[in-house]
Amino acid sequence: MSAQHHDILDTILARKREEIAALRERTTLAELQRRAAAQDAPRGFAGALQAKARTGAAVIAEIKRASPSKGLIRADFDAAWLAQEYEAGGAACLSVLTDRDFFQGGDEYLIAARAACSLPVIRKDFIIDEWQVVEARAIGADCILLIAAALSASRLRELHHCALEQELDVLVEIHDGAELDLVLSADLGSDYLLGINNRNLRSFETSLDTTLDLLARLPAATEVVTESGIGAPADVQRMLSAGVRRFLVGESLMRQPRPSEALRALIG
Ligand SMILES: O=C(O)c1ccccc1NCC(=O)[C@H](O)[C@H](O)COP(=O)(O)O
Repeated sequence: MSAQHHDILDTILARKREEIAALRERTTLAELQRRAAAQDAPRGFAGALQAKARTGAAVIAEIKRASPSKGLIRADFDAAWLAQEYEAGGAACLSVLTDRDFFQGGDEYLIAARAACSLPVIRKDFIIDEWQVVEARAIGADCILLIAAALSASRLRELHHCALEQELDVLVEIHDGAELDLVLSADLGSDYLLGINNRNLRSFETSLDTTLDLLARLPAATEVVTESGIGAPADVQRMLSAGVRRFLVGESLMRQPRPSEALRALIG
């Protein structure tokens, strides 16, 4: 295990604190709230997933140019075109990385992707502050990611509350049982999706057993999304057999010349 891997989340969060300080310098919360209120109504992220999950695999297809674990994933990168490919391939929702420094993402990709299709979009970033939540709605996001490993239970509860105030859906992400305990202790009610990320943030290895091992511990009726490391139809089948019907898939689609065909082949 390298020190770089061990510290990736801490490194990203340190950078986020700088970005938040810069955001507070260049605008006001009132201005962000004004921009958020001027957006179209959210498209209903959890509802779109639920509708697809009734009949099979519901996929959140991710627009991710690069990542800390893999470096550059796709050189030929057009967020609007990718969004249309994913919609044509049967995606339920989109995920767009807006982090610049570690994923080569950006707000402009979320804006372009959402404008190019009719799918709901999650802002995939490292959210630790209310200003980022309001900013997510201000750029048109329909859902935000809250990563349990980056938050205390009380911060998670506050940010979840702020997201609901902005009419955003929330995907709360865990990697292990301790993070599940934190989420359950935050007492969020039932108004959130629970993402189980199969990527170990220290080794960067993915194992679908991470999702399968945690299933037995989840409260009844939890809407689970399995995230990371899904690349083959057999992976999807394995999850469906265990009752997991929601998927977040990035790299395996991003590497294909025609992501629409790759997505259709993945979900059958
Ligand atoms: O992808 C990474 O290398 C990564 C590193 C550190 C924190 C988060 C990271 N990824 C974010 C994700 O959760 C994935 O982009 C998402 O689940 C899709 O995974 P995949 O299908 O394996 O690209």
